[in-house]
Amino acid sequence: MSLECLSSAKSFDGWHKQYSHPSTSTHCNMRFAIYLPPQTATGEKVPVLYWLSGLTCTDENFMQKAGAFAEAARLGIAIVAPDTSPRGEGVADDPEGRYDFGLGAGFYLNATQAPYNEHYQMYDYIVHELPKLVEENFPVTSTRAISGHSMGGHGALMIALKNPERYTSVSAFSPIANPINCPWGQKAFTGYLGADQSLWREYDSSLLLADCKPEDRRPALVDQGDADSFLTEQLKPEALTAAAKKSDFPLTLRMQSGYDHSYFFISSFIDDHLRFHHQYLASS
Ligand SMILES: N[C@@H](CCC(=O)N[C@@H](CS)C(=O)NCC(=O)O)C(=O)O
Repeated sequence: MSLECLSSAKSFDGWHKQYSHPSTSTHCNMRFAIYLPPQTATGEKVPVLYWLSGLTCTDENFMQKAGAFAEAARLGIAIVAPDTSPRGEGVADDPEGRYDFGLGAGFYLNATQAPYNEHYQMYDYIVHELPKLVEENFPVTSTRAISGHSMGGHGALMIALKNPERYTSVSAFSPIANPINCPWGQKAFTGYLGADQSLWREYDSSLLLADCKPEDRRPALVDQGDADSFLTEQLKPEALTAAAKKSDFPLTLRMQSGYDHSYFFISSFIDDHLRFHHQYLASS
């Protein structure tokens, strides 16, 4: 597998790097970023936190705005931030060029509907292809945690609930908690998965959480700002609370007073999330 290094910059004694590679899942070149903490300079292998971003983002938003490197460097955690969709010539976009579908809006699922099914295989990319690539090419272990924001919060929760054996812990900021019941999710799932709602249910975190078996439970932390303009119509964290109650899942959901949907919110609590994941990454 050919990895092309696009940039490299020292930060908090570690390194931020961007790479491009041809993907066998999405059939196009994919870009991702990795933060390698200073411990890796001596050959030590460190665990990895995968970060899934929200609508309109690339690998850059989190890396540039979250302010996560100081704590990741202190704790010895690598962070991998993939792109949010396939890109490039021939990759189908939203027919009206809107921000909430197509490019920058892959929803971390495997599309079944033409023309999106050719490239929009983000679930396979994130769950299988990217970790294999990262673990073969960087000084990291196969101990993983996963987190994300908004569309990426949906991705992180959904992927962890479907693959509990692959992640020690999961967290999310402002996740799209019940995509089958909100306009962003309904538009995406109709376009990528078609009208058959039985397939939609396989990608809905609240439904997955409600049915989670005791042995598949993983530590889960969610932060949600109560001044988030998407809260009522799109995010619906109350669906997660109800689902956790149904399956007796130990979910910590914190409503944070006055915070909105932006990276100002994420940067205020990202250290908490890194420390949360570190407890479990370090003991695996
Ligand atoms: N109003 C926004 C909606 C998209 C949005 O809020 N995206 C969030 C994730 S859902 C984000 O992280 N944006 C990029 C950033 O803040 O750096 C737009 O039209 O761009």
